[in-house]
This record gives sequence, C-alpha cells and structure tokens, in this order.
Amino acid sequence: MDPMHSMEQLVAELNKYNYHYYTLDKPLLSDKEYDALYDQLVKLEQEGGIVLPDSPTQRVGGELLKGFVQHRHLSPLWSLDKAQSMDQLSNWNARAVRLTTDYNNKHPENPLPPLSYAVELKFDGLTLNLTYTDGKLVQAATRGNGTVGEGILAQVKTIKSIPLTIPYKDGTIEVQGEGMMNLSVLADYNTRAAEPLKNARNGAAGALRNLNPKLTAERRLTAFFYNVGYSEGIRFQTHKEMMSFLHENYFKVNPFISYFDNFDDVVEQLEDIQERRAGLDYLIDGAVIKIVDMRTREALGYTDKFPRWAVAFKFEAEETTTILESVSWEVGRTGKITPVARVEAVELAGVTVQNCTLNNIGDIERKNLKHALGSRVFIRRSNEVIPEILGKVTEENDGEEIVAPENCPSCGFPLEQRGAHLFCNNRLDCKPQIIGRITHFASRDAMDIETFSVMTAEQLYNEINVREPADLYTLTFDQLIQLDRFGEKKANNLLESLEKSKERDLASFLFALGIPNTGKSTTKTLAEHYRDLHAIMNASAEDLIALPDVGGIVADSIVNFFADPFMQAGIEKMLSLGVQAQAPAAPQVVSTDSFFYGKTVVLTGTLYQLTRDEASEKLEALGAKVTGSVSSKTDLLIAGEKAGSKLAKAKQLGIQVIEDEDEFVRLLQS
Ligand SMILES: NC(=O)c1ccc[n+]([C@@H]2O[C@H](COP(=O)([O-])OP(=O)(O)OC[C@H]3O[C@@H](n4cnc5c(N)ncnc54)[C@H](O)[C@@H]3O)[C@@H](O)[C@H]2O)c1
Ligand SMILES: [Zn+2]
Repeated sequence: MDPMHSMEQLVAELNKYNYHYYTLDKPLLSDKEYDALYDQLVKLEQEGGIVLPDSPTQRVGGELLKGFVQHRHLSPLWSLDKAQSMDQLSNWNARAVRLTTDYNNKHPENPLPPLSYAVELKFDGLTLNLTYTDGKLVQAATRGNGTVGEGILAQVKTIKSIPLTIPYKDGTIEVQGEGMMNLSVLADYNTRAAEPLKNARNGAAGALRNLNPKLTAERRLTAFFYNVGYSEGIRFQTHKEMMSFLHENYFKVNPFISYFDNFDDVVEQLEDIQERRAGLDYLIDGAVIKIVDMRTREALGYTDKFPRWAVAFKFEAEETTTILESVSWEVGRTGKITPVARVEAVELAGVTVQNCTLNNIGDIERKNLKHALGSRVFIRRSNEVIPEILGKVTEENDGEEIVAPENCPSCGFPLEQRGAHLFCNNRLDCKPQIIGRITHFASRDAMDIETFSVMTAEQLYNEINVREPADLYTLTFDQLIQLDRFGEKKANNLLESLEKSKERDLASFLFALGIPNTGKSTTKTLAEHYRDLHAIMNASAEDLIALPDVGGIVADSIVNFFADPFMQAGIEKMLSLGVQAQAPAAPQVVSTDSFFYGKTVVLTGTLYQLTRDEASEKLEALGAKVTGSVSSKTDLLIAGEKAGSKLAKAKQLGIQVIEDEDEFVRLLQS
C-alpha cells in the first residue's frame, strides 16, 4: 500500500478510536494497541514529511460532548511527550541539556541552574482543570481539546477531597490534576453494580462526563493535583514551591514525588515506581519527569502539543484485547466450579497470556459475556495473578453463547447454584475435590508434609484408594513401595514427613482442614482463643461472631463444616492415628517495658537482617499486635526497603514510621 493511503487509513482509524475513548469513554481497543497504531502514524509522518490536516498527532484530547457548557482554559492544557524506552528517555534528557546549554551560551550573565528533575506518578484518570476566584471554586473542566474543555463543576463538586474554598484569595488561579477512581472503590462498586465497570479510568471518566452528578457521587472519586496552570498573583521558582502551594491550599497531592539532581537517579526511581505499581490503590500508566526550575521551563518552552520540560515514561501496559476462544469448567477442593477461559495467545506485561479467569457464572452475566465466545474481549493482568477478562469490546451479543454446565464436568453430579457460584455437592466421590482437599491438607501452611504434591495425591488416589486426609496416616511402607516412581528412600521420606506432621499445631491443623471462607489468620484466631480442637468444633455461630475478624459468613461456614458427620469422623480418625492438633503453650507473660508493648504494628517492604515472619514473631513476643494493613488503628509502621503504598498511607495518616532497619533491630533487642 502506498504510504499516503496507509496514512489516510490510519488517521481515519485513530480518529474513530479517539472519539470512542475521549468522547464516549468506551474504548474500542487497549491503550497498548492504540499507541502502536499512533506510533506507526508518527513514523509515516516523519518519513514522508507530510501531516494530514485531521491527524490526531496534531491535537490534544478529543471532541466536546454536547450538553456541557464550554470552558475556555485560562492557559492551555498540554499533552505529554512520551518515552517508551530508556533510549527515548535519554534522548529527551539530551535535548533538555542541549537547550539549556544553548540558552546559557546566549545569556552568560544570567545562566540557568544545573538541571534537576521531579519524578511523579502518571495517574491514569481524567484530566481536571479547576478555576478558583478569590478562594472559591467557580469552575471545573475536562481537558477537552486543550484550549476549551467541558464545564463539569457540579460533577467535580461531588469529589470529597476537592476543596470548595482555598486559603489563597489573590484573584484567579487554575490548577490541574487527575480525577480517579480508587481500585478498592471500583471493586466494591462492581460487587453491587448491575453493569460492572471495565476499569477504573473509564469509571472515573464516565462519571465525570455524565450529565447526572448523582451518578458521579456514587462512584466516590478522588483526585490528585500536580500543576498550577494559571495564576494572577503568584509565581513559583520551582516545582517544589508549586507543590507546597497546592498542599497548603488543601489539594490532595501524591506523596510519591521525588527530586533528583542526577539523571541516573531518575532512572533508578523509575524502576522503583514500577515495582510499587501493583501495590497502589489506583491506576498509573507510567511516571512523569519534570524539570524543577521554572525559569528553565520557560526557556525550553513547548512544541504544538507538549512542553519540552516534561516527559511521560510509559510502563508496560497491563491491559490489552484478545479473542475469547473457549471456556472450560474446573472443580475446586470446596466443590466450587470455576470457569476458565482460553484466549488467543497475546503478549501482556511481559508474558504470553492464554488462560484467563472468569471468576464465576454470575460474573459472566454481569460482565455481559454470556454471548462472547469468539469475540474480542478486554483482559487485564496486574502483578502475578492470572489475567482477568474485563468485558466485551463491543456491546452487541454477536458471539456464541457460553453455556454453563448442569452437571459436574468431573463426576456428573447435578450442580447447585449458590449466589454467583455453581457447586458440585458430591464431596465424597468427586475426584478433583478429593485431590484438592488432600493437596491443601499437605501444603506448607497447612500440615507441611514435605515433598507432597498434587501428583502424589493423584497417585495415592488412583493406586491406593486414598480418599480423605485421614487415609494418609494409615499408609504403610509396603503400600508405598509398590507405587510407580517410589523407591525405598522416597517411601520412607513420606512416612517420616507424615509422622512429623502429627505435631503440627492447632492453628495449622484447622487451616489444613480447608474450612470454606476461613483463611490462615482466622484459624490462628480460633486456635488462640479456644486452645482446644473440640471446643472449636462445638462452638456456636454466636460465640464465633464475637471473635475479632469473624463475620457471619465465616461463622456459619465453620459451624456447618463441623456439623458434617463425614468431617467429624475424619477428624476423630486422625486424632486416633496420632495427630495432636495442640494449641501452643500459653503465651509467656511479656514485660511491658518494650518499646513495642501494646502497639499495633504493620510490617512492609524488604528487611535484610530477619524475615518478615521472624520480625512478626519477635514483635508479638514483645507484646505488639502485628496486623496486615495500615489504618487509623495502626501505631507504628516498620518500612523495609522498597516499601510501597502502606508507607504512603502511614505518612498520610501521620503514623509513626521506622524506616531504618538497624534502628528497628536495636529496638527489638533493647
Ligand atoms: N484506547 C484508546 O482507544 C485510546 C484512544 C486515545 C488515547 N488513548 C490513550 O491516551 C494516551 C494519550 O493521551 P494524552 O495525549 O492525553 O496523553 P497522556 O494521557 O498519556 O498524558 C497527558 C496527561 O497525563 C496526565 N497526567 C497524569 N499524571 C500527571 C502528572 N503527574 N503530571 C502531569 N500530567 C499528568 C494529565 O492529565 C495529562 O493530560 C495514549 O497514549 C493512549 O494510551 C487510548
Ligand atoms: Zn463433581
């Protein structure tokens, strides 16, 4: 195809995508795919030296929606130059260095200071421009095309963290930030929403560009501010000054901002942010590097589209689209049936994705995926979890139907729907459930039976009829030695590990039983409170609810589990075979002298002199309570290296933080 023709096609295509993304808030492809097409266009334009008049490379943002009043920004809002690799980033820096040197050669009497950089998170939400006159919020607008945006004052006023009045009363200013939906808020919203939101960015953008502010309020948005775009009465010399101004005027500014004199340190910080990304409660799609000195910013100036004094370093995308090929149904150890999707292989965040989770049949309905087989879907992968299907790209029901099974795919038993999930109730005779229960029983945090794996469980099931955890304790050397791949040594090792596991403590034993909805921390609470297996087996739901962290669902699950004669028999059998399930010795009376005594402590980040588990144990021995998340009840945060969102939150809440590991260790010993 001749270049002109492909350029026209690309422009048309990209403009269509822009319209769906910016104007309708309903993207037709992932950012990753969009960016690839966009880069292709930029390349053609550069090679051919021609730019079509309606090329998206020439404009910031999108078209305005009818129905909103327009707002002309007092100074234009810019897009950001992008770097997708370290090379591109170095090029950006080289240009900044060169322009500064040129300037200094021309103005030797008043040179610019050496370059220094601010590194901020690049929030992935909707740009907001707020206008304050004499201290009062008088307008709020989207970025629009950069010059004119849509007035969304009523919508923005529903964001509780945005101040309606500010102390600065010297005429008019405009400040810019990003309207966002926290991921925890999105998850919570989606558990109740008739139509779940596909992602937090669309959740925020859709809510803000909606004519009904009530809907905006329901989405419980938040906003981070990072720029003063226009001001009558105040000038800043540095970015730091500007950020202090925003902070002093009650704007929410992000705590992850750092300043560097050396470009190599900037690069290191980018890696650091990338590692923290998965721990943040909001979406970021990169980091923004800005030159700190305002006079230098003026000297470097702007291109048509963006400032030369800032650059966005884009991280690897976490979202893309692919084709949903088929769905299979897997049976878990509790009998829960999970739909697993097979998708057309696609690269995402550094790995090839082929399997995605669909959670449950309720989710398939809610996400409008019922007729999605063979269609294009959005998938998202964050951190190491298996990617999730977020929804269909188009709204039409143009795919084949995903048919939920009526019978267990493994044992054929009729399935029962409870809530959003399907269950196979044939617990005693459904192979994957049995294998799952036995494997879980043997796992590290449970009975910790060394060398035991799913394969062992299957082999024991197939060849020696092992049907429940209790059967493990009846195994004999003669039985094991007959098994495939079992030599004398392996058989003895397994028997020894089984023998050793009989001494596992009560909490681990309870966890090993695999009570539905009951995790490690709950079984620990149970063991510490009751200190006796039969007391727990006989506890009523009322008693259980009185314990910390035990709610109604968990209490019912525990009671139902122990009411089951099959479980009771299995437990008694294990006890008769020598399993002890003892509570640990009563806690030592601790001295109240320790610095940590009576404090609620959270550990985060990497420690080097001891593991986090060891640190927890020591803290507990000194009378501290160690918890997992930072809240207003936290007294102290121990932040090791690479601490992420917990550290930020603790700082926000004004909680005492120990960041120096040596000091922490010293306090443990004193
Ligand atoms: N999927 C689609 O169909 C589609 C269509 C169009 C655009 N897009 C996406 O949008 C991007 C282009 O959008 P753009 O031109 O607005 O650029 P951009 O969104 O990548 O960068 C500019 C914006 O960054 C925001 N920002 C966040 N944190 C900031 C900080 N700390 N300091 C300064 N600004 C900060 C600002 O709101 C600013 O407007 C593309 O890269 C693409 O990924 C996707
Ligand atoms: Zn079954």
